[in-house]
Amino acid sequence: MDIFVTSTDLTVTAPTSAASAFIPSPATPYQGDIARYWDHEARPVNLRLGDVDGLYHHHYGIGDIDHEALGDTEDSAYEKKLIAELHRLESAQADVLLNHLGSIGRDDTLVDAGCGRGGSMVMAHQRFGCRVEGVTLSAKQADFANQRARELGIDDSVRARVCNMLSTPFETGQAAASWNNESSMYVDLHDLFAEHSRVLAVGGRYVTITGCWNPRYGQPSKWVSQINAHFECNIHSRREYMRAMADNRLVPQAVIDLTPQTLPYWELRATSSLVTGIEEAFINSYKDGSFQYVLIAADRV
Ligand SMILES: C[S@@+](CC[C@H](N)C(=O)[O-])C[C@H]1O[C@@H](n2cnc3c(N)ncnc32)[C@H](O)[C@@H]1O
Ligand SMILES: CC(C)=CCC/C(C)=C/COP(=O)(O)OP(=O)(O)O
Ligand SMILES: [Mg+2]
Repeated sequence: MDIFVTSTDLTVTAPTSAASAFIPSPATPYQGDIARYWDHEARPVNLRLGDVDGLYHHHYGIGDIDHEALGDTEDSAYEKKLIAELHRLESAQADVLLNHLGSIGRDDTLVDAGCGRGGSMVMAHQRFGCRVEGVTLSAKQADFANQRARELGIDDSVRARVCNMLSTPFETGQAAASWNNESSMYVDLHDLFAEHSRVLAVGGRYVTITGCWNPRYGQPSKWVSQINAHFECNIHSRREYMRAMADNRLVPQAVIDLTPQTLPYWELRATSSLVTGIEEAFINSYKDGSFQYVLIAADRV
């Protein structure tokens, strides 16, 4: 049964999951593909890492490898330690993103655009004690994130919804800060930043950690094209980020090239039993300079 609603530009179908009362139909066929992609995703590299402490991420890691913690490669416990180390680096990435949100109080609301299984949302709530609202196209992910929030007893403050990040139900100026953690390569950046700009309070903070192609290289390299094909995404250039932010009242306060900090994660991951086959493309594109891992923090002015 289809029900047409006027509150968003989406057609709404009868509920098929607990993630929300209604599951909005995707705004475009592409978004339908992405919803299906994440509904069916169950790569061990993500589940096994999340099982370490219950924070489930769909982003990559940064920081130096703790070789002491890893120990001897011949040790029977080595693979378990390697998984814990990769997970530590992924959580360190989310910590760096949260470090750039500015001063957040318990009464504030944060918006996680493209929240995945909710790992960053949980970390944000644990750090700031505030409300965190996430949106994802995937009902499976939203259910997973909400289930984790219930298990942690924080479901009154942390909530994931099935919703298009380009057309959210949040009130204008409602959010003290908002972010995209490796989720901006699925959308048009002008549309994305227009929506963040609407939802953010004036003086609020927007942060993204993303992979972008480097205009200094010229055009997207074959490695970047391989990453796009692997994830069905559309990696933007660094220039596009700057231009789309400037056009939407988002003024960069910090632009940090995290590429050197993410390479150790990839080189370690490439040695693990959990490889997915995309490791070479990340390593080669980071090394040949065609691709960069960046954090951009911007003020909503
Ligand atoms: C690589 S995952 C990142 C998940 C999460 N940010 C994290 O760090 O674990 C990409 C996420 O973007 C979401 N996404 C992609 N396009 C979207 C859209 N138009 N609206 C809402 N979510 C979207 C996907 O559903 C998925 O949850
Ligand atoms: C930096 C770029 C270009 C990211 C693309 C978006 C993406 C798929 C991120 C990681 O998700 P994941 O954690 O599900 O991927 P994997 O299974 O490879 O760990
Ligand atoms: Mg992963």
